[in-house]
Amino acid sequence: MKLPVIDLSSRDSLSTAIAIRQACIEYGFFYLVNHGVENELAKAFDQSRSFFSLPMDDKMKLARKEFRGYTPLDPVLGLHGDSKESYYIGPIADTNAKLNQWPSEGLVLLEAGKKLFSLIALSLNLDQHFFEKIGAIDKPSAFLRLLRYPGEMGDHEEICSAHSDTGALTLLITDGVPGLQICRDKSKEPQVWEDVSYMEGAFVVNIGDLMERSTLHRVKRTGKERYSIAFFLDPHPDCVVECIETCCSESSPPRFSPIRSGDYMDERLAITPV
Ligand SMILES: O=C(O)CCC(=O)C(=O)O
Ligand SMILES: [Fe+2]
Repeated sequence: MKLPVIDLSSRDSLSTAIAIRQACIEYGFFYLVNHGVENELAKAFDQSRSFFSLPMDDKMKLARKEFRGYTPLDPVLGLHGDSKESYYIGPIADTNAKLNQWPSEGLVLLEAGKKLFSLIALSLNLDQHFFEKIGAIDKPSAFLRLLRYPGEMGDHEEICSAHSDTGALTLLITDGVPGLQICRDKSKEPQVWEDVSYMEGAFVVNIGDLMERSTLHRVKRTGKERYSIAFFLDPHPDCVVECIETCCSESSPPRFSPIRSGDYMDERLAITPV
């Protein structure tokens, strides 16, 4: 399946915003092209490959603390469930600096993400600086997740189990090995899973649960080694997330009470394995 394509370099912001709105309603996902990170991608995958090929002892020296650092493949889960190792890099302004080496491409990505937020604001009939004004993306909670799926055979169909992303926006890039699938209607029984085709150089972007309309996705086992990099762009923890004015009315009141973004993320992270 091919997702709608959004061109971040388009000068026609309004048409782009309308296209994003449509993509988010129909899929919750879209491809992002001309994002400005094109030249950095090969380097990012090279760095990820060299990190994961380090001896286990070296990787374990950076073992994950407070959602930053290395998580090895779980030998039990690896056979019967999620089969991945990962390296998480936390927010740039983070005090856990040792576990937090931001590669230059991460900073370029942040710019692309901020631009996307302004288009999303436009798509919701808001001022394009809306998300800056509410304090969401000035100092966002940005996480970079390097992932490696080893590809050895196990018996579980999913190497990354079905989930929706917790935060606001995810930009994902893969090495082209297939596996990513989305389920557009999570209430439908049985669930219908569609393969997302690889589009060279494009990010696969999806909106997460903080934007309310999020889409279930997973990675299916193919038996091949696979690398991906996910960039999670979430509001500053102190930002209060509430139903946006243009999204509710007297006849359609907000469905959720306002919540501090940091509290919401903590609640979710406490119950969701990452
Ligand atoms: O590796 C992938 O393609 C998807 C990863 C993912 O969905 C996630 O890390 O949230
Ligand atoms: Fe995800």
